[in-house]
Amino acid sequence: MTAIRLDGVATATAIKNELRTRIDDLRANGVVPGLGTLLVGDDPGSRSYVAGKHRDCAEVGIESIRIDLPAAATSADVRAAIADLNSAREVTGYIVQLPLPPGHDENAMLELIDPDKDADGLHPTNLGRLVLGIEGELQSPLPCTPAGIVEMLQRYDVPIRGRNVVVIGRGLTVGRPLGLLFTRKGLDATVTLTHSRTADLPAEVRRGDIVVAAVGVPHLVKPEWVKPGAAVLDVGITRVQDEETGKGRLTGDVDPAVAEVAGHLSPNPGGVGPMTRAMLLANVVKSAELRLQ
Ligand SMILES: Nc1nc(=O)c2c([nH]1)NC[C@@H]1CN(c3ccc(C(=O)N[C@@H](CCC(=O)O)C(=O)O)cc3)C=[N+]21
Repeated sequence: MTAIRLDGVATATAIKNELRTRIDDLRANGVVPGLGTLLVGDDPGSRSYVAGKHRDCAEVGIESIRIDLPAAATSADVRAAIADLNSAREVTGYIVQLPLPPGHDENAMLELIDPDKDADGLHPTNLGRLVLGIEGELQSPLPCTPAGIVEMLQRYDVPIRGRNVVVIGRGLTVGRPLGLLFTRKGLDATVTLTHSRTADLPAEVRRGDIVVAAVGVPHLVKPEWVKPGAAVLDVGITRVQDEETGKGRLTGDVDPAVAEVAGHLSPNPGGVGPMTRAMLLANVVKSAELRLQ
């Protein structure tokens, strides 16, 4: 058996096409959506993610505003840049690229973001609304990776209600909010949120109808761990040096041999990454639409 590929590139392209119409409508009504990014330091991975976000914006007709601070920027510099993004009229939503260089208090910085401009859904108010809104329609932005994972499963008609979802990793941007999202009314999954202290990870994963691996441990999830037919989403990514060529390579959290056991598999790269970017655009469009109301 070979798993059906959950194609994040194709799905993100479809979403971007849908967004274009909504962006044209916004512009026709005098609202120009604009995404701001704040990047601190010169980590090559972060630089390339941010560059990708600006390319995506250009593709769909969202303006983008970029603030790059040097690695030596102080926390006062970061706070000042956040204040500028909060007040900039042309910025309808923005993100602070994580991780910040060592020495900055990330949570303190996230709290300074205007919740109405929080394109990542990582401000405590918006995370709180995700908790409070467990039973109703959410008007607040969802964190982009969890939203992208659910959107991809839905577009491929993978059943979620009543299914066992095993999430590996409890980080702020993926695992923690994903557990909250999957257990909301309407999605109604049963979630097991695992982490580095989980006693028997293979046994937990084996119960999963849907498995989301978001830890950044190369090829952690083995085919013997996976329930036959399960949907497996590979989210974590690690840059590794290829021993033969010496070149940098991206490696996901899922052993490629899982494709022989799983029913659906999202590759990495080419799976959840592009969906994350598409959902960021969707958050910007949604918040701009709310301004019209
Ligand atoms: N405030 C904040 N919000 C984020 O959403 C956020 C962040 N910080 N920090 C880092 C993580 C990581 N992340 C990715 C987004 C897209 C791809 C992506 O599109 N990846 C391509 C490959 C890209 C490549 O070749 O490097 C793919 O999976 O096919 C990957 C990772 C967003 N993050």
